[in-house]
Amino acid sequence: MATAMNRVDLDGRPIRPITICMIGAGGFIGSHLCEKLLMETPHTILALDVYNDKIKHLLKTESLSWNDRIQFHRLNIKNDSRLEGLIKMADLTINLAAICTPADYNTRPLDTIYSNFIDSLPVVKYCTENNKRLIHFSTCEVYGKTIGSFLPKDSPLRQDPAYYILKEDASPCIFGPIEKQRWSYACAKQLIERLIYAEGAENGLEFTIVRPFNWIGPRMDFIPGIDGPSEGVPRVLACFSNALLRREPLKLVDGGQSQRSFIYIKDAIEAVLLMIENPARANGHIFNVGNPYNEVTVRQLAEMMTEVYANVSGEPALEVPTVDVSSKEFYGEGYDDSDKRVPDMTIINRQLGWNPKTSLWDLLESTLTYQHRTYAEAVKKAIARPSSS
Ligand SMILES: NC(=O)c1ccc[n+]([C@@H]2O[C@H](COP(=O)([O-])OP(=O)(O)OC[C@H]3O[C@@H](n4cnc5c(N)ncnc54)[C@H](O)[C@@H]3O)[C@@H](O)[C@H]2O)c1
Ligand SMILES: O=c1ccn([C@@H]2O[C@H](COP(=O)(O)OP(=O)(O)O[C@H]3OC[C@@H](O)[C@H](O)[C@H]3O)[C@@H](O)[C@H]2O)c(=O)[nH]1
Repeated sequence: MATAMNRVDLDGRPIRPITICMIGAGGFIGSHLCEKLLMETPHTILALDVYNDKIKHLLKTESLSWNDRIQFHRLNIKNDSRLEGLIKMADLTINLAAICTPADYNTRPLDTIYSNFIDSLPVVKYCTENNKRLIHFSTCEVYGKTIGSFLPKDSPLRQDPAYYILKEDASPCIFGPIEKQRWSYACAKQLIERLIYAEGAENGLEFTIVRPFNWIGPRMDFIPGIDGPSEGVPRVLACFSNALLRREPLKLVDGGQSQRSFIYIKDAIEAVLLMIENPARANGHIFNVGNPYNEVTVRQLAEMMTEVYANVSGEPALEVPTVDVSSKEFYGEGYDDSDKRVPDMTIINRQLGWNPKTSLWDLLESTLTYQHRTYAEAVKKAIARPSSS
């Protein structure tokens, strides 16, 4: 069990317990960060969210030794006057709140822009005005498309890292035209990054910006019709898990040619903890947090998940495990895609000495074991129920 004793930062200084105002604590990343902070550190969490299902196991259990170190506040940051008081009570604010599923970007662009830009404005303002440190969650999507994607398909330069590696302090942000509303999210995140950076430059805000590169693991999103809407479209891990659980082919959008680097949530949370506990090394920086060694096409991801799921469930894989679907059919009008996302790790290595550890196979094994254990029975029952229509 963690105590305040014996814990030192990267420069050997004792770490003093702090209070953290975590906005969006009830989500996928928030739930893992709360677990880590409660189990391995002496810090206190003011957990803010509209939902708390994913952190229920951490709340209100008298027998848990961290009982007095987490308080849940059910609130919507759009319209709640308690927000400034809670930020003032804390030493550090971590803002995770966002609409962040691609199916929403082109179908609910206004909600997406409000959520990712407008709703964050008071958070940034209260941190600046009250001299509070801010760790803000942005996204790898701010890079948009790679420079290489504009080269001819057969150009050898496409293999040159200079044309695709994404660097915080050098790479441009390349989005599609306005009618491709997919980019509403990336654009809103980019503008809030610029605002935070400007608050740092002009008003002395102490900030760190995190750009997650496809963090995946247990509790990510929802399984449609089980713990989320039947017609909902979560991110790819949950979409593919849902298909595997239902024994349906995995849908490959536009042939599954896009590439992503996936990182295990537990590796990524280690990086966030280093940022929290090493402010002198993290302040003023933007950090890529991803695993460049776990790069695959979406098609390869589907194939690997199919194989791993067959191992962990004991059920044979489908004979035809995938099916192609157009992005228009799957996401609707205005969808577009990032072609390739490989994070440069120079800055996070230099500042925090952090590296990801878990291979894609291993992280899929533990995640799909969780998905099978958590959902297989419920999905079987849902399939067996006669439909009401
Ligand atoms: N998971 C990833 O790989 C990934 C990648 C890039 C960026 N991010 C960013 O990290 C952050 C967290 O992502 P996540 O994957 O945990 O998503 P998530 O949807 O699981 O968590 C977001 C949480 O914020 C809450 N929230 C949203 N609007 C709110 C509001 N107005 N008031 C109070 N709470 C609100 C939601 O209820 C949810 O619990 C987001 O900012 C996202 O853009 C995540
Ligand atoms: O069933 C599916 C779901 C998704 N996909 C594809 O899989 C890829 C990954 O899709 P995801 O839903 O995980 O989301 P993306 O990687 O495109 O964006 C994510 O990036 C980082 C964060 O900011 C957000 O969590 C989200 O925007 C995309 O190319 C998508 O088209 C499928 O082929 N089939």
